[in-house]
Amino acid sequence: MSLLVVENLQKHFGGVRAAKDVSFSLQAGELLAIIGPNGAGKSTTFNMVGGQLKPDKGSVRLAGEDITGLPPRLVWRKGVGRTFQIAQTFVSMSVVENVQMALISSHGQTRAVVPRTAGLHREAARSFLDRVGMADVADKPVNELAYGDVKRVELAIALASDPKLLLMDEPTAGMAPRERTALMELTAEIARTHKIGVLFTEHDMDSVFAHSDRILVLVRGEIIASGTPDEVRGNARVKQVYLGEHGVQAALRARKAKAGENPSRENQAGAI
Ligand SMILES: Nc1ncnc2c1ncn2[C@@H]1O[C@H](COP(=O)(O)OP(=O)(O)OP(=O)(O)O)[C@@H](O)[C@H]1O
Repeated sequence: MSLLVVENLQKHFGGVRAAKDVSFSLQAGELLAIIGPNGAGKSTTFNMVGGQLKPDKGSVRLAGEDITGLPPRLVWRKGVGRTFQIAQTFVSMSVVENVQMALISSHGQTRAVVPRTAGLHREAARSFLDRVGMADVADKPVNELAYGDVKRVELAIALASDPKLLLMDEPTAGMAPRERTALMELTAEIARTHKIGVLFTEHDMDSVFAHSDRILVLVRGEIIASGTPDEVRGNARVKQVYLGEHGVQAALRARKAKAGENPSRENQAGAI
């Protein structure tokens, strides 16, 4: 059974058709990227899966359960974690406290125990930090970290609720090329090891083509192509309406670098 099954999602904002008949599925452990030009409907689709928006029509099923139109908190409770374009953390708290707070919330304990959080779930929090390579800085305040490390902490926070599905909204936005690669490799490794499905939107084509298993291309609210990175890169319509020659070259470079043919791609800008 697919982890996530989205069928015929539709959303209008007044006269604007933001999503039309959007259907796709996602397996556990798989990374699925949604790409497309500005205004294509990526965020709208994402938000209908995460519960921030109610679809006009269509359905969203997670592990066989209909979660269509549930509010974000309930969608989260059903096993959908989320990271944001701008990392969401408590910057004045320490790294480990951030993950402890996530664990407290995930255990439904928030109100009862906030005054005595210090030791609560501390070991579990450290093990999530270990997973993202951040155990060494557990006691540092988040506001002393480099941005790439804050994104890792945000990933640990999302993982703390034991999600089946992770929604990542432009995970590499604002990051340097080296950090982007590291974050995406880490995400892919965690997804595959822990059988978590990852749905992400992204403008950086290097990240998309190097790290996704499949790609959906949205244009004006409709899926115009879907497939493996190589299938999408070779799709004439995708090249015409979105990638262009520059994007196709960026995609090719990313695939080659991924295959180890050209490990020196690091400073090539792939955003379109
Ligand atoms: N809350 C809203 N109210 C009115 N129109 C909206 C709203 N949200 C999105 N839209 C419109 O719906 C369309 C799809 O927007 P959406 O944000 O989903 O695109 P996107 O692919 O995520 O774009 P971007 O890459 O710029 O983030 C756009 O025309 C946008 O202006």
